[in-house]
Amino acid sequence: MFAMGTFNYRMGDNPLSIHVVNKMGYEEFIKSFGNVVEHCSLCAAAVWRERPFRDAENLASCFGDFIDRLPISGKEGILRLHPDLAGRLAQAGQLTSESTREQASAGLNTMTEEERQRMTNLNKRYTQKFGFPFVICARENKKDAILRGLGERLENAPQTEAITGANEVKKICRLRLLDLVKPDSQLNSPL
Ligand SMILES: NC(=O)N[C@H]1NC(=O)NC1=O
Repeated sequence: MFAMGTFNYRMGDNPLSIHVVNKMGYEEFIKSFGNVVEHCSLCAAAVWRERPFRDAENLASCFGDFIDRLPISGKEGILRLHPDLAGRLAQAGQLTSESTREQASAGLNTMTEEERQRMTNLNKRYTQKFGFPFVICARENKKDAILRGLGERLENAPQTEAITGANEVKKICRLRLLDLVKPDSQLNSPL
């Protein structure tokens, strides 16, 4: 269900028009959008049924609505598919290309040893408390805001945190989609 197969990442080099997206069969759709929610191709497999999409923002809303409709256990499951920020996978160079770029944009690849240690300790406490990793949209935050957010969100109740984390997944997903689909391409225009 959470297959981690090969996806056709296009990463903005050659963004798709919405017309091309709307003509995709589900296999191609999953290949193109299977990682807009990290390691969760199930989301793309479900959202395909909502086509035709009006534009990139409408496509992002469909993913967002799917995540919103999941019960707390499903939201927690999606969070568990995310790598720790500046964690073991990042240090081993084993993140997906999307996560690598996102974590670098927040400056997480240039932390001091002290910052890295703080992040590791807070991540550990967070995962021990909630049973899923801390997730935040790294492209919308810098490392200081992330460290602060981690400390603050550690105080939240588990249900609040599953919802907060899922909302961050929606932001990450939207930005990944906007890299893949031309933002000005619309169902009712020739672009
Ligand atoms: N844990 C976590 O927030 N991971 C991520 N956030 C993001 O923007 N990209 C990630 O890999």
